[in-house]
Formats: sequence, structure tokens, C-alpha cells
Amino acid sequence: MFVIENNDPNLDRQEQAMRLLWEYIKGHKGYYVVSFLSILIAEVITVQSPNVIGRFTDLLQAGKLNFGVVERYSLLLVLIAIGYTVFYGIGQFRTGMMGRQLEYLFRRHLFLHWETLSTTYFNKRSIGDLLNHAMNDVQAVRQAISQGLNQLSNAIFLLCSALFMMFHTVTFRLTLVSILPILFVPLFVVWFGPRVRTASRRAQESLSSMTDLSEESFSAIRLIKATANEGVAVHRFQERVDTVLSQQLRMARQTATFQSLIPLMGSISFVIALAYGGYLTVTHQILLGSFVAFTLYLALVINPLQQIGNVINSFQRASASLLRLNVLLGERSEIVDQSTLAEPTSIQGDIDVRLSVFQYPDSDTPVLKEIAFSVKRGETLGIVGQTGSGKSTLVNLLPRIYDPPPATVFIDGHDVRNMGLADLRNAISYVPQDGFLFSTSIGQNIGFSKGDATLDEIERAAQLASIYNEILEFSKGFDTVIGERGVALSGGQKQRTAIARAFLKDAPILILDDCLSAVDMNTEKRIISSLNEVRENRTTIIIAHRLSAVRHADLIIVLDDGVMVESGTHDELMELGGIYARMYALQQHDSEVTAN
Ligand SMILES: Nc1ncnc2c1ncn2[C@@H]1O[C@H](COP(=O)(O)OP(=O)(O)OP(=O)(O)O)[C@@H](O)[C@H]1O
Repeated sequence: MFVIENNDPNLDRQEQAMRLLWEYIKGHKGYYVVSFLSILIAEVITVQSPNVIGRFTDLLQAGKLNFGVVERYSLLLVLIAIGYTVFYGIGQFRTGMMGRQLEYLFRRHLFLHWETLSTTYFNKRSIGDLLNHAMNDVQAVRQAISQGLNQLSNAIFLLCSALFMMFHTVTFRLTLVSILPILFVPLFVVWFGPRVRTASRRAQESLSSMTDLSEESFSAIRLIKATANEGVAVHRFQERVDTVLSQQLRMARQTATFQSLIPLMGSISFVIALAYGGYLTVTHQILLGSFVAFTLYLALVINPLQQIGNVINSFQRASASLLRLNVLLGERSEIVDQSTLAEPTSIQGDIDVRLSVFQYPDSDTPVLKEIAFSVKRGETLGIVGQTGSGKSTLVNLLPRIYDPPPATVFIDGHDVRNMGLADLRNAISYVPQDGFLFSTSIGQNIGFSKGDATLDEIERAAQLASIYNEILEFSKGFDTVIGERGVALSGGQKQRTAIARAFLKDAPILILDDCLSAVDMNTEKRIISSLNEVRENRTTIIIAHRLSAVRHADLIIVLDDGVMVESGTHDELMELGGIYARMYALQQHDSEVTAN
């Protein structure tokens, strides 16, 4: 298959899409030659028919027609039609096929590219806009490169062949005078081209915004319904659709004016041909057959002129889309492998954090301050603190979802910034707060973290995450397909499926980011005891609001507004009598009240 990788850092970043397109065309020269040749042959064949009809007219005028002649000329026209169909069909199929391949290539390339970008990038970009690039922009390029090129070559060959035949069959003067209006066409192209391109870019941008809102509205459909806010959602959607419509109408106006001017020039040519050609025929300066053939040729010329208008529009739209794709493919992740990486060794899981301050790339406010702790392989770290105190931010620094400042976060003594991203992330099993599930079977959801996992391994992970029995209760067991984002599962079941996925990965570092919040106390206990079972070889980090989840940790740190205010074991922190002890007392009281 055609795989062009997109990882040459020396390439001009703004030219990625152009380069991709060019490489594809270069790699498929043979296909294009076959396609152009087929179309050329088809056009050379088809321009014979006016000539045949012209000669037929001359025979008719001279009273030399008989059945034999009629039969011969009919057969000739049939052969011309068959020849044209076969060769034009081959050309069409070839260019159509190449267009589809190019579409595939662009979409694959875009997806690979998105996979390399950091979370910060996706925080800033809307899903709808990205989808619009993958669908509409790629489609616009495909149309230009298959249909567009096809029509262009068809039109040029037909135009050249028809003009050649016109000069060949009638007087030079008649042909020249008749095609004069056509010479205005390039002027229209220069005038309308940039306008169509701008209109197309705006239309694509408004489409992106509409796709974006649709995506968001579908994701929030439960919230919208539960709060009876359908009216608000419909109104917001209506506004975006109105913008799309007005932008598209603007583009349609530009396109229609441009496209109708071209046949207008063709029609003026026709009028001149009839008047001047008629005069030449009546004064016997040319034969009637030549005049008939000439008018048929002129009709043949108008069609490609119209096509050229379409093609130029299609190229203008594609060039606007290519520009958008160039910008997208030129984006680079700010989190990349350093040029000098630490030797890849098998990661043990000793973690050391010496962080004086961390702030998000696009913010001026520090989120984490004065954090220092160490955990050894096999130990468990608990992180607690009020909501928004920086717990998730802290654990996100380990797999470099966000880059920590240099020399602040170490694994096995190596600064994580100097570790290979793939090695680092392979050594970490992370259950994020939302524990995302794919719309596929439960078994595949658990197996996602380990491509070659056996059913036994998946079942074992499900047992450790205390979800095994519930999965078996579904009629299709592990093959049960869950709705988009796991709608058919309860909150606790979703969390445990995500935990099972992390257990399966069997990485030296396991991070559970507040993913026990939706399970009851007994299930939490069972999962914690599973953790004890498997934690010998791994370092476990548990973020929790319910302190029972971290009570048995070897080290608990307490964050308050991004600052590590307390640290120690459960007993030490209770003895300290600070924030942790107060939280614990409060939760104990709450659970006693609930029990009573
Ligand atoms: N991508 C981001 N860019 C800028 N600020 C962010 C980003 N993500 C989180 N923050 C801010 O960082 C702070 C800490 O957020 P974080 O999610 O780490 O807290 P948390 O303790 O995990 O909260 P919770 O218990 O509610 O999950 C918050 O003030 C939040 O607004």
C-alpha cells in the first residue's frame, strides 16, 4: 500500500499536504498516463462524428444517398460511439480509483498525525473541525484530483481536437472569428478564482463549526433532555446552520456567475458562426457539409468550456482545502522525544518528584507548588485533597501528558523528559477519571491495553476488578457490545471495566485517578485487596476522595490548592491532626450516619 510517513522534522511544516499529494501523483505516474491516453483516444474518436455527418450532408445535397451509404455512415457512427465509451470508461475508472486511493491516504495520514499530537492540542481544537478536515476537505481534494483532472484532460483534449478539426474542415477565417469570445475565458478565471477560493474556505469553516456543535449536542443529549433544554440546543444549531447556508449561498453565487459566463461566451461564438458561416455557405464559399460539421464542432467546444469552468471551481475549492490541511498537518506536538534519550532499560517503577512549581502551557497561574516525595517499586502512594487541588495534574506529569519542568519528575532516577515517550508510557497503566470506553464489546474494551491478550487474561483482569460476575450475567458475556461510551453500563461498571483494562496491561506503574468513586464500599474493598495481590511488582498511585481507598497506602500526600501540605502514612497523618485527620473524621461520621 502507499504509505508516506509524516515525520521528517526538516520539511517545511506548511507544505505537508502538498507534499503528500505530490508524492502520490509521482508514485502513480503510470496510472495517470494510462488515464490521460485513454481520454485522449476517446476524444480523438468522438471528434470524428461531426466530420462524418458533414460528409453525409454533402452526399445528401449532391443526391448521392442510397441504402448502402446510409448503412455505412450509421455503422461508422456506432463504431465511434463504442470506441468513445470504451476508452472514456477506462480513463474515468482510472482517475476515479486514484481519487479514492488519495482520499484513503489523506485520511490515514491525518489520523496518524493526530495520534502524535499532545493533549494540549486537542484541548484547543474542536472535534467537529477536525472531522470536517477529515471528511469535507479531503473530499474536495479528491474531487479535484480525480473528477477534476479527468474533466480537465477531457475538456482540453476535446477542445484541441475540435479546434484542430474546425481549422481542418472549414476556412481559417471562420474558425478564428468564431472562437474570439472564448479568448475572454482566462480573464474570468483570474477574476473569479480567488473569490471562489475565499468563499469555499469560509463555507468549510462554517461547516466545521456546525459539525462541532452537532458533536457536542449529541454527546450532551441526555443532559439536554433531562433539563428540557431542547429549545436552546435547536436554537444554537439553527444559528450555525443559517451561517452555513449563507456562506454556501455566497459560494454558489460566485460559482454560478462564473460558470454561466463561460457558456455565454460559447453561445456568442455560436451566433457568430451561424451568421458568418451562413453567409459563406450561401455565397458558396464553403460547402453545406462543412458548415454543418463546423456548427457541430462548435457545439462540441461549448461543452468542454463549461467543464473547464467546473474544474477551475473545483480546483479553487481544493486549493482552499489543501491550505487548511497544510495548516493541520503542519502542527507539531510540543511533547516529543529529546534528541539525547536515556538508555532504554526495563522500568522498575521507583518514582521521585521534586517539583517547585508547575503551570499549564497556556496559563500564567501555577497549579502545583512545593511537591516532593518518593515511592519505591511495590509501594502504594495515595493522593488526596479537595477538588481542583491538582491531584490529576500531578499524575499527568508522569506519562508526560503535560511536560513537567526539567529535572523535577524522575522514574528509576531518570528525568521523565529524557525518557523515550513510548517506553515511558508503556510502563504506565493509567485509569483516568472518566475511564473512557469504546463502542465495542466489553472483552475488547478490556483487551485494548494489550493487543495480544488471551481470553483467560481478560477474564482474570475482570476478576481482579470485581466485574467478572456481572459481565457473565449479560447474555453475551464478554462479547456484549456496549453503547457509545458504554451507555448500557452503570457508572460503577464502567469504572471497573476501565480498571480491568489497566490491570491487564500489567505495567510497573499503575495510576488510578479517582476511579473508585462510583463503586460501593464493599466493591472498593474487593478491588483494593486485588490491588494488594498484584502490587508486589508495581508502584501504585491511587487518587481518591474517599479516604478508605488510600488508608492502607505506604505514603499518603495531601494537596491543598496545589501545595503538598501533609504527607505520611494513615496513622502518621491521623496523629498529625491536620487536614487529612479532619477529612477522615468527617467521612467516618458521614458513613456512621448513613449506616444508622
Ligand atoms: N488543561 C488545563 N489547562 C489549564 N488549567 C487546567 C487544565 N486542567 C486543569 N487545570 C486547572 O488545574 C487545577 C487543578 O486541576 P486538577 O484536575 O488537577 O484537580 P484535581 O485535584 O484532580 O480535581 P478533582 O478532584 O476535581 O478531579 C484546576 O484549577 C483546573 O482548573
